[in-house]
Amino acid sequence: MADVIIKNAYVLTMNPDAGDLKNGTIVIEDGKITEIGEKTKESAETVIDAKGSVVMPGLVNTHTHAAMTLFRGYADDLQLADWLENHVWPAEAQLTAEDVYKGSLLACLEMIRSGTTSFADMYFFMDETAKAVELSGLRASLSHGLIELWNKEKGETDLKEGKRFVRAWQGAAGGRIKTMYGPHAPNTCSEEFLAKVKEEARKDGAGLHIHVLETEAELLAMKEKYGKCSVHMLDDIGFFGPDVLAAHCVWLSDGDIEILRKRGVNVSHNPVSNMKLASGIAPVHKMLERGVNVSLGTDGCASNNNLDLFEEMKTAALLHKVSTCSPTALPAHQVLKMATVNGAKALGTETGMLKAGMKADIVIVDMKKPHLTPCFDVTSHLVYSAKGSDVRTTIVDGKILMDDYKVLVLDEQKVIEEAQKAAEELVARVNA
Ligand SMILES: O=c1[nH]cnc2c1ncn2[C@@H]1O[C@H](CO)[C@@H](O)[C@H]1O
Ligand SMILES: [Zn+2]
Repeated sequence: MADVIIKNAYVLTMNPDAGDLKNGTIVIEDGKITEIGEKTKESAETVIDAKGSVVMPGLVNTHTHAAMTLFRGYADDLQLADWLENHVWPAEAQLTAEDVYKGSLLACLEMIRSGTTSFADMYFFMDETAKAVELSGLRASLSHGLIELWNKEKGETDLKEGKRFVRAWQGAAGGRIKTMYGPHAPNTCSEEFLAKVKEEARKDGAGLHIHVLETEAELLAMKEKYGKCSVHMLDDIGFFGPDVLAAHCVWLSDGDIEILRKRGVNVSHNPVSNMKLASGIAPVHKMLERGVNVSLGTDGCASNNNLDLFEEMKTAALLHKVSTCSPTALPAHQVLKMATVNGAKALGTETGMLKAGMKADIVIVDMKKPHLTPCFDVTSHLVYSAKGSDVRTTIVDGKILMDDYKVLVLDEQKVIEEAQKAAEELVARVNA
């Protein structure tokens, strides 16, 4: 007997060999998809009738800072350097482990509600984020943020904590948690430090998550300091490889794109954050054209201000149409692939596609909505019309986290109230 069967669904597989099923059935057992087709002879304890809904792979958020939900709307409409140095960092200095736990739980709740099944995170007090992931049932690649700021001692302390975290949580929560090293950025960490972090990651078989060329200010500072940009500097110290997740990648030259392609670096495109902080427009169409693996991320809630990947997909599609003056740039299917298949590849998870043998990270989108009627093309609707709040069921590793809009794994009201209280007290401490 299987665990879960989903029937009567429009199944968007994202599997190029299979295509979509107009009236499909998915069988889930032991956390995996065991069958996918028109019908099944199997029976299961839980049968979900998905009539009027679309069943699709869970979305993958490849760059966020989950606990920054506590800073949602805290400091808007500022330059990145001013925002980070004069607002975000002073506030983060007041963060406690408990705050990060509460903020991370809020983020997990928001992700479950909006169809995100896995995410990559870089922050502090990461044990707390890991605990929140463990409890909420999501899948995540977590890293402790290493911000050396040319202070050797700080670098060493950060790296030690990063290593402890990598080793403590690698493969935890039944394999749902992976750990990475999180050197913050090439303009906040020295060349020597970045090389050292790479070496440690290699020893531990862990990946690396880093911000790269988010702003023009970073590009100019790097040219001034090293006579080359961040991508060339990182390449010269042997930092790059398929184990690297590079967030933003806005200020890239054609040569930089070639390096990223050659090294198999995974890029996380964060259009809403880049637009909100006016960081610039990443050359996404060029990267995709040349075969770079580009995925999607929301960034933290202080620069977005939510974790809704449906909104991110629409923004990505629109941004690159207007920036290239070409309405054919980033068509809906390509954007959906960025948020699923490419994201899963970036995090090295066996998800992002509905296919027998893959992990069962699945979301069900309710299509019986005014803004989703009529429906000529499901992919178009998911990118241009749907919202995270149209997700009615979220499944990770075969476990149902939200069933028909009811979150089963968390006490929703409690999570919201505690995060609200933690955020208020935190801001009071910052202003004291
Ligand atoms: O867009 C961004 N650019 C640079 N840093 C950021 C961004 N969003 C959040 N952080 C910062 O990265 C650190 C995580 O280790 C945190 O300090 C967080 O505030
Ligand atoms: Zn970030």
